[in-house]
Amino acid sequence: MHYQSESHYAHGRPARLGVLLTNLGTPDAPTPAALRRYLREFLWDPRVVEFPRLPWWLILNGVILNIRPKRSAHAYAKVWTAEGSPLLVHSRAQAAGLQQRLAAACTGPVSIALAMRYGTPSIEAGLRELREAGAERLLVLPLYPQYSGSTTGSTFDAVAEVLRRWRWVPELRFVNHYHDEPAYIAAMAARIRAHWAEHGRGEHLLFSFHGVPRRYLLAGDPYHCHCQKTARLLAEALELDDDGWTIGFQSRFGREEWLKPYVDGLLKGWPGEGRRSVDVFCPGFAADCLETLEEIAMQNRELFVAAGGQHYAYIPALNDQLEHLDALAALALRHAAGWPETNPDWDGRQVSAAEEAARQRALALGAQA
Ligand SMILES: C=CC1=C(C)c2cc3[nH]c(cc4nc(cc5[nH]c(cc1n2)c(C)c5CCC(=O)O)C(CCC(=O)O)=C4C)c(C)c3C=C
Ligand SMILES: [Fe+2]
Ligand SMILES: [Fe+2]
Repeated sequence: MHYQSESHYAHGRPARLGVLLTNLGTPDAPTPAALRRYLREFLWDPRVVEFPRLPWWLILNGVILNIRPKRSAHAYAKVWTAEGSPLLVHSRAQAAGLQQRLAAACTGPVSIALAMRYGTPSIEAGLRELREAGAERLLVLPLYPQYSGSTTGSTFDAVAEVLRRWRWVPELRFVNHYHDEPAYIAAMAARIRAHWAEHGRGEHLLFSFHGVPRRYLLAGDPYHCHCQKTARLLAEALELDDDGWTIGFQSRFGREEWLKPYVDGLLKGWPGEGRRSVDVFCPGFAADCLETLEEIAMQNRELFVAAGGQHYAYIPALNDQLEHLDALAALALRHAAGWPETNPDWDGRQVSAAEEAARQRALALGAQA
């Protein structure tokens, strides 16, 4: 490996930008053994389960890893595809779409790697891939629109844990959140309108976000606030009345109190109150995954229908929709703008005709943001 050789860092050549696109991660197979490996890594993360280590180790290894893998494997099997876990399949498509857009818009060389916080492809493998491509500048883009210590913060830990062992640490920029990014809000609004145009419209729209323990909110985690703002902006973009939409939190884990209102509780209660027609969208999930496809599109539908609900539609996540990829590309480009050689327009120096054409494409992407 010639990472530090001159060939990668000739004078006058623009530094290569490496973009590490990350998401949560997923098991390698819908089997109890794969689930056990995945859940052990996930649930041992002190950012995810903030609980004293010794008692938690006993509960995790003594109880949870003996019960949950089998149950979760069964749930994953319901949504698994020929290409693998939905989360991984969508994430790969997102990485490919982003690579294409950034290559077109950046004047300097750019590489993208996909990495998962838990499981594979690992954060370490992704960082290595970028290093071997010669990336001197690293932009980490976790696909969590709303910041939480349990997700975004934990991704930072994993990146830092790898970089602390590197001799030459790259220049680093870490996207903290994009919960109120206009292009992301617009992409979601377009997704929802397109669904309505094709499948008809329910009478009420539920925005379902993954929950976290309420304790994390009280300790200062901005996640709850970010979710509220995303939902409000999305409701505004869709021109919904205040009583036309509701925010809720799904995917509870463990016995303590989580962010409320709980989505399953809302859906069980609504038919009895006369609300029998709902559409559900999950603005916090950049890609469809177990939590949207199995929990929302299957389990919660059953709850709602069993309680007397009549119309229940799950509106798919943004996945690799063009507007989504354009929004992410524009976001990445704006962050990369702090590195002048990546986008020469920002330092005002003379650019060639080819660079100018690329700059115009970058600005067009940015203008959509
Ligand atoms: C979108 C943001 C997410 C937050 C915030 C989050 C917090 C969080 N999650 C758990 C426990 C589990 N989550 C699981 C699956 C899962 N979680 C997210 C996203 C967020 N989690 C996604 C995208 C997925 C799906 C992954 C996939 O493979 O499709 C699971 C595993 C599934 C299961 O066994 O039920 C657990 C467990 C906690 C405890 C937590 C905050 C403290
Ligand atoms: Fe989760
Ligand atoms: Fe779940």
